Amino acid sequence: MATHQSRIRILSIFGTRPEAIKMAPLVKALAAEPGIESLICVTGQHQSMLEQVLALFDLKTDFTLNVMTPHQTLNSLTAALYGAIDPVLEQTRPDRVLVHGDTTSAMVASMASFHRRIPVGHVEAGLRTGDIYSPWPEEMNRRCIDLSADLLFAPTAQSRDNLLDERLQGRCLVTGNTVIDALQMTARRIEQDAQLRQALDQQFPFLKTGRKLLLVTGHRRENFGDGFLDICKALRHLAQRPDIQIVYPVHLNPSVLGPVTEQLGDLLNVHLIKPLDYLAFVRLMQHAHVILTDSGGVQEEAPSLGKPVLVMRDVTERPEAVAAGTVRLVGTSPASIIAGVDALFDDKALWRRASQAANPYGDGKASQRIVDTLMGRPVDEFLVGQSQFLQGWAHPTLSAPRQLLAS
Ligand SMILES: CC(=O)N[C@H]1[C@@H](OP(=O)(O)OP(=O)(O)OC[C@H]2O[C@@H](n3ccc(=O)[nH]c3=O)[C@H](O)[C@@H]2O)O[C@H](CO)[C@@H](O)[C@@H]1O
Repeated sequence: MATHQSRIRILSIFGTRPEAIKMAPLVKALAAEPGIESLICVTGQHQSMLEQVLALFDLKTDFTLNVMTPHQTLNSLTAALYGAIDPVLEQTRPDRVLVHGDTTSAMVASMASFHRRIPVGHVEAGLRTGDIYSPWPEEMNRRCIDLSADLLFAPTAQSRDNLLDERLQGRCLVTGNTVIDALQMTARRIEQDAQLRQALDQQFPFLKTGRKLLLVTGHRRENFGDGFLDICKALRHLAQRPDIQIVYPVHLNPSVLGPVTEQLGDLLNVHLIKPLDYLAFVRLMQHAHVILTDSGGVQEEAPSLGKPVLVMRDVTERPEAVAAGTVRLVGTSPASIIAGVDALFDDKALWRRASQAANPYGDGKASQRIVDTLMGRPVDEFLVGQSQFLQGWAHPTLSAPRQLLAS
């Protein structure tokens, strides 16, 4: 492999909040490695949410591309990304490009690198639902990236098996998911700093003691339209429970923000708030009794915090936590969401079982495994038995000062 001043030049390209969270610990590990020159290019696919993550992990970008325009189609975004990423490849001539997951930014970065014969490493390789329209367009993006990459960093044995079944050319390694590295770094920071904990809790003055928190996130394209109306119907019904309080950080996409505000804006114990920065969101997950979500990352994080998760999708590319019993798929039908939440709120034994499984997604060492692979060092792959259950970081009761809690 060509080197620059005998160091390997690695260009990491990403564009959205979840990619930034999952790439942050890896980029930090790359920067700490003397044999690597690490460069960062952000595409700006979710610029405002991305900046919070970059600041939190103290990351400086080398290139910021502003590719987003109002009412952009996926095709015009794709074209803009090719046009913006190629000059960065020309200028930096990296020895390797790293991309993460399944966004359009990651797909274009991998194909643009492939066209220039620059090797690509795919972090979080091998996730599959088996349906190219769900999630859309992410499932197709994942497949394109895995085809073009020569290093496939699979988070779990299941994702490695998906890759092996497809007989891809790239070399495959089970690393665990870097999101667990990010979560552990963040949870440790919260745990070690009482002042920070207090400041974070002050962001939730509306939380009441004596009511259990149902934390909701939902933003997937497949759920736009009727899906969101059904989700809102279920939440309206659940809000009638006297023991519940619902907090929903609402994604800024108008297809989500519009219906959710219209359907739920008038309910006293449903708190619609802006998307939170990662520190605050981790703190809110710690307070949650149950998490209801259509997010990928939240499904992976919650088991480490001992939180049962109900997933508002019919399929998931993350079957490991379903098998472990922490995650249950409930789709978007109101009846099924309501039944899932009611069961976890009413049945203590069920809640205990769902909150105590070991996290199958990682042990906090994924980034180091990836760096060691890039440096040609031997690596012990991730086994589920190595995962660490962060029971000590779960906070079942609220610790916000009483005067801050709404009566
Ligand atoms: C179903 C699916 O295709 N998901 C993809 C999507 O992520 P995913 O569905 O996880 O995207 P989300 O926007 O839900 O982001 C989740 C992340 O954001 C954090 N969070 C959430 C709410 C909030 O207010 N503040 C906050 O910081 C969560 O803790 C989590 O770490 O893009 C990722 C990055 O390529 C891929 O890995 C996932 O496969």
